[in-house]
Amino acid sequence: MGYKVAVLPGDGIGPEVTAAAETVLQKVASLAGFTVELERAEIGGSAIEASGHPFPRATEELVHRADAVLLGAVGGPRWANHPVTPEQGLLLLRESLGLFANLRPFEVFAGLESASPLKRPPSRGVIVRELLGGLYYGTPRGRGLRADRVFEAYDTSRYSVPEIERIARIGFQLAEREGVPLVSVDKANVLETSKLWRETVTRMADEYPGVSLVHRYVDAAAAELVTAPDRYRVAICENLFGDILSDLTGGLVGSLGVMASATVRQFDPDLGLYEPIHGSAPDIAGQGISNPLGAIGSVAMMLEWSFGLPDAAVALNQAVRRAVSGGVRTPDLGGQATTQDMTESVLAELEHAF
Ligand SMILES: NC(=O)c1ccc[n+]([C@@H]2O[C@H](COP(=O)([O-])OP(=O)(O)OC[C@H]3O[C@@H](n4cnc5c(N)ncnc54)[C@H](O)[C@@H]3O)[C@@H](O)[C@H]2O)c1
Ligand SMILES: CC(C)[C@H](C(=O)O)[C@@H](O)C(=O)O
Ligand SMILES: [Mg+2]
Repeated sequence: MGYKVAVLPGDGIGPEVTAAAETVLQKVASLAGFTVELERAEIGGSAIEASGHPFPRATEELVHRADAVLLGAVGGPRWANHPVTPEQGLLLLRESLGLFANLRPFEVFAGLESASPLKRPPSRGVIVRELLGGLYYGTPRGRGLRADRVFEAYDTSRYSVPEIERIARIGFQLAEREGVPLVSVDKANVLETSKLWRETVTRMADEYPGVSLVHRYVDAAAAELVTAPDRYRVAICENLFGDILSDLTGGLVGSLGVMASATVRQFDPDLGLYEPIHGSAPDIAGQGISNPLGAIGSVAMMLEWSFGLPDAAVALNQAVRRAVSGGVRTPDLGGQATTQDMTESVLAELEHAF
């Protein structure tokens, strides 16, 4: 078998962590007996530098020819005031691919319990973030002078019933597969979009009699994720809530650097977008000390969700966990290892995992 992967390194630590992930993917391919063709393209600030636009046409064409897309990170202070920002390039990429279910798992790896600020760290869970709706894409949005000559800015949140149904279906199916409750997070005590979200998810629950459905308001969910994270084995939420809560879970497990993600549209193997949840980390970019595990974990999700190779995904995840329990730690986890040290430990463990 052969797979085509579009690699979009982006900005800051993006190129460092994607280089690590590419090496690991090639190694898994050679051990598991498949081939990967990696082709790179620009996105974000680096694309602005090269062509004036954060999501150039050549990048769009490449991602649509690929079986999977691996992205590093975009953004940085240099482009914060550019008329079209690197972050808009990422939103255009997600929209162009039409992938709406962003799975953001969290887990405290054995040996990393002390990295968590919690006395009783969570075992594992997943935030299922809706990725193509809400405030990120709703119109009208803009800024300007009101009739009373006061300057204002505005965004609009919109969710249609089909948009809510398709993300809820992914959540119900995941909860069913795991045999755990589904937690639906909203702000239905205030927001119209959340009221529709809660009504729609509640109506769908009849189709999944084996799944118990729990509703939580997002503010209470933020507290409960800290005090009782194990109640959140599968949680679904709208775009902005998912952005915030998934970084919160990154804090719970000790570092954003280990957090992976996959964005998909269905359960069967299909095109997917794989990106660590962290950003371009301008504070440590270029030092060779970024944690590559978020990007490497995203490759494991690619093996499962785009290539349909769950055994290879398990083997890679095991290699990562063995590398961590062997003691290799980048500075975000309290150690002194470099990106390369950590990557080499995973590569060495991979030899024993197949
Ligand atoms: N998906 C993306 O491309 C993405 C995600 C989030 C933020 N951003 C962008 O990144 C830029 C910086 O944003 P920010 O500073 O708020 O968030 P960030 O995630 O880049 O960094 C937050 C903190 O986490 C640390 N960190 C993040 N990833 C790490 C890793 N792999 N290893 C070690 N430490 C890591 C950073 O050093 C920093 O201290 C902004 O332009 C923002 O818009 C992009
Ligand atoms: C950079 C930004 C557009 C992005 C988001 O908000 O989705 C990031 O924070 C993320 O979590 O992937
Ligand atoms: Mg984010």
